[in-house]
Amino acid sequence: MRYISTRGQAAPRDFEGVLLAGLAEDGGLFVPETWPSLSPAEWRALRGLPYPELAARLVQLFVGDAVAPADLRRMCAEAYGGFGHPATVPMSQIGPRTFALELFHGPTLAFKDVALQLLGRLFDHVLARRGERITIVGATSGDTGSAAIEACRDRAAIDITILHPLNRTSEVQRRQMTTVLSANVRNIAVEGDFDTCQDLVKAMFADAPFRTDMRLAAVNSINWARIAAQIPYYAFSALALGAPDRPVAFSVPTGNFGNVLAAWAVRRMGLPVERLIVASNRNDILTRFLSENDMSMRPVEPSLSPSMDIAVSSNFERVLHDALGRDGAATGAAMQAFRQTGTMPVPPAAWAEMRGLFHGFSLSDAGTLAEIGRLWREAGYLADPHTAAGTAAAALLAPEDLGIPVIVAATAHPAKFPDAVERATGLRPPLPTRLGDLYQRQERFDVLPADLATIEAAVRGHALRNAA
Ligand SMILES: Cc1ncc(COP(=O)(O)O)c(C=O)c1O
Ligand SMILES: N[C@@H](CCOP(=O)(O)O)C(=O)O
Repeated sequence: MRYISTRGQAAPRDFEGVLLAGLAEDGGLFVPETWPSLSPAEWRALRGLPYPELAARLVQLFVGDAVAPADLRRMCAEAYGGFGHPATVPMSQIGPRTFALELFHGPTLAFKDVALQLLGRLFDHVLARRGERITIVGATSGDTGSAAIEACRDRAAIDITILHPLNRTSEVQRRQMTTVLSANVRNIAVEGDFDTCQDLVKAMFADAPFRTDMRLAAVNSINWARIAAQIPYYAFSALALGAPDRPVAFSVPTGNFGNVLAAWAVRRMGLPVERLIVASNRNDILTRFLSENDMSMRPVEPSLSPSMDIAVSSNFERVLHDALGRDGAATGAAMQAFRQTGTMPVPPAAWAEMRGLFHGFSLSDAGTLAEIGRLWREAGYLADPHTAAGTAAAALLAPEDLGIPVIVAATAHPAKFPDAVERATGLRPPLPTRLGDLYQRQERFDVLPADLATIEAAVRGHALRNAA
C-alpha cells in the first residue's frame, strides 16, 4: 500500500513511512494512492467478528507489508483487551432507529483511545525493529492529548510533548494529561486556542532541520495511521445493523474532521453509507461551508463541547483533494489561499460534490443542554456535550422516517464534562473508579507563549533530558 500527499509534491511512502512522517514534507496530508475496496460478500464475511479481529483485518488493508498479520492481530488484541466493555465499541439504542456507537470505553474515556492504543503499539513495533527513537509533538483541544499520553507514557523509544490551549479544556481533560508524571511526557499549556497549538505543531513539522534532528512524529489525525485505526468501528457498527444489505447513516460530532473522514472512508471502501452528518458546536465553519460554500475562518469561541472548538479542520484537506480530482497542485493552492486570506476558494463543482456527501449542522450551548436533557428524559441516556451535537443533528437530518439505521458516534464519556451534564440533567456523572482520585493527583505542566522558538526549545530540551 502506497500513500501520496494531498499537495502532490512529497515522495510517495509506504505505511511505515507515513506512520513515522505524520505530515508530508510539502505540508500536505498522506492519503492512500488507491482505496482498498471490499465486495458485499467480503463485507458479509466480516459480520460478527469480535472487534479486535475485525480491526486487525481492516487495518491490515492499509498497513500492507509493514506489519505481519500475526503481529497486527496481537497488537489489536492487546490494544482493545483493556477496554472497559467486552464489545470494545458497543451500541446503545436511543431511538427507534437511532444508535449511539460508544467509543469511550478506553482508558481516557474518549474515542481517541481506539486509534491511539493501537498507534502506540505500532510505533513501538516499528521503532524496535529500526532501533530508533522519535519525538512526538501533538496538539489537543482536550482528548487527543490524554489518549496519546496514555498510549506513549514510559515507552523507551518515545518522547512526547503535548500542547493544549491554556484554560480551554475541561478540568477532567486537563488533569488526565497533566497528572501523568512519567519522565518521557511533557505537557505545555499554550497561551492561545487549539488552532494556535495545531499551527505550532505544523510549524515544527515545516521546520525541516528541527523535524529531522528531533525525528518528529505525529499523533494527531494528520497522521494517516490515526484514520486507518478509526475506520473499523464504523464498519463494525454498520455490519451489525445490516450493511452491506441495508444502508446506514452516520452522525459524527466534528472538529478536526478526522472522525467523520473515517466514516467517509468506509463508504469509499464499499459500504452503503447513505448519509454522513457533520455535527459541530457554535464554531460552525463546516456548516457554513456545506450550506453556502463559505469556508471562512472566524475566531474560535469557547463552548460547552470544548474538544470541537476548532476553526481549521485539518482533515478537510483529504476530502477536498478527492473532490478536486486528486489534483495536488489545486489542493495546495486552495490551502495556501486559505492560510493567506482566511477564506478557501472551493470551485463550485467540488463544493457540490462535497455537499452531496456531507450534511452540516451546528448546535448552540443552549441547544446542547436541551439535547442532553431530552436524551436523558426520553431515552434514559446520559450523553456528553459532543455526543449531544451528533444526536441533535441526527434527529434533524436523518429523522426516523428516513427508514434506515442512524449511528451517532458517542465520542466521549459524560464524566469528562460533568458540569454541562449536571446543568442539563441534575446528575453529576462519576468518574470510573480507576480515575476516582484524579482531583487529588499532582499536576505538572508549563505555561508558555505561542511562540515557535520557545516551543521548539522546550520540546528539544525535554527530549534531550529524557534521552540522557
Ligand atoms: C469528544 C470529542 N468529540 C468530537 C471531536 C471531534 O472529532 P474530530 O476532530 O475527529 O472531528 C473531538 C476531537 O477530536 C472530541 O474529543
Ligand atoms: N478534538 C481533538 C483535536 C485534535 O484532533 P485530532 O483528531 O486531530 O487529534 C482533541 O481532543 O484534542
